[in-house]
Amino acid sequence: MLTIALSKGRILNDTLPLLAAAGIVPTEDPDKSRKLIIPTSLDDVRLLIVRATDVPTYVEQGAADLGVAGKDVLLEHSGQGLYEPLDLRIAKCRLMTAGAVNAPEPKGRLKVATKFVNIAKRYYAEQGRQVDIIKLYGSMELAPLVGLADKIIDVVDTGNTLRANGLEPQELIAHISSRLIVNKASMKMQHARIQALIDVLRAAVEARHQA
Ligand SMILES: Nc1ncnc2c1ncn2[C@@H]1O[C@H](COP(=O)(O)OP(=O)(O)OP(=O)(O)O)[C@@H](O)[C@H]1O
Ligand SMILES: O=P(O)(O)OC[C@H]1O[C@H](OP(=O)(O)OP(=O)(O)O)[C@H](O)[C@@H]1O
Repeated sequence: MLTIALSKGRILNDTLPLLAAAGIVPTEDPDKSRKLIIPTSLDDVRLLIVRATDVPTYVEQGAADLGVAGKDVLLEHSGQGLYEPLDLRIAKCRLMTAGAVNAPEPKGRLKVATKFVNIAKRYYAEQGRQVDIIKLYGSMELAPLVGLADKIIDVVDTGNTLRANGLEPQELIAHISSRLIVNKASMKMQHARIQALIDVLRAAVEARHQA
């Protein structure tokens, strides 16, 4: 059995057409179903529906053989037990710092609100800057508006969410897209099966970008 961990929303929506190219089609619509284990058209492939931030954990621990996770989530997870063989080139965005439009640089220590605490620590450590990092779980854009933080670190696509809240994107930390990830032991034990799947997915990604 091959188990693939996916999160609902944009990753699921963008991954399903790629899986279809490999003949893998869920037997029920994961967006409508309340089930968290979804069988597929292939008897030996099933999908696990998990939170986006939990995908690397399921795959690293071997609860899933494969998964699809944003590079932001992978940078934050910073585990050792994963292969990352394929950039699926979906869910593209940028990981950025952002702050209020025209806000002066704060005089004391910078306060940065984010759900990406590890990324934030590394980013500012590389710059030799001492900052206070405030962990949030969502609605990061609110933090600079109410004085909780000077800046945020979040993913940005169109910039609409920042603009709607009087914020502007500032420094680029990383270009982000979603990656296929594979459990290291699964890659050894089921090498031919998983490599064949990677090859079909790679061809589907290429075909999508040439269309
Ligand atoms: N606006 C966006 N445009 C394009 N890609 C995005 C955007 N926002 C997030 N992403 C990418 O898609 C991935 C999944 O995002 P999604 O919004 O489905 O989950 P989430 O809400 O970030 O995670 P969780 O549900 O665990 O809090 C992110 O990890 C990121 O790589
Ligand atoms: O630059 P933009 O195009 O506005 O995209 C950026 C927004 O997209 C994501 O939120 P999402 O829409 O996924 O909602 P979420 O908070 O449920 O993740 C992210 O958390 C930003 O808030």
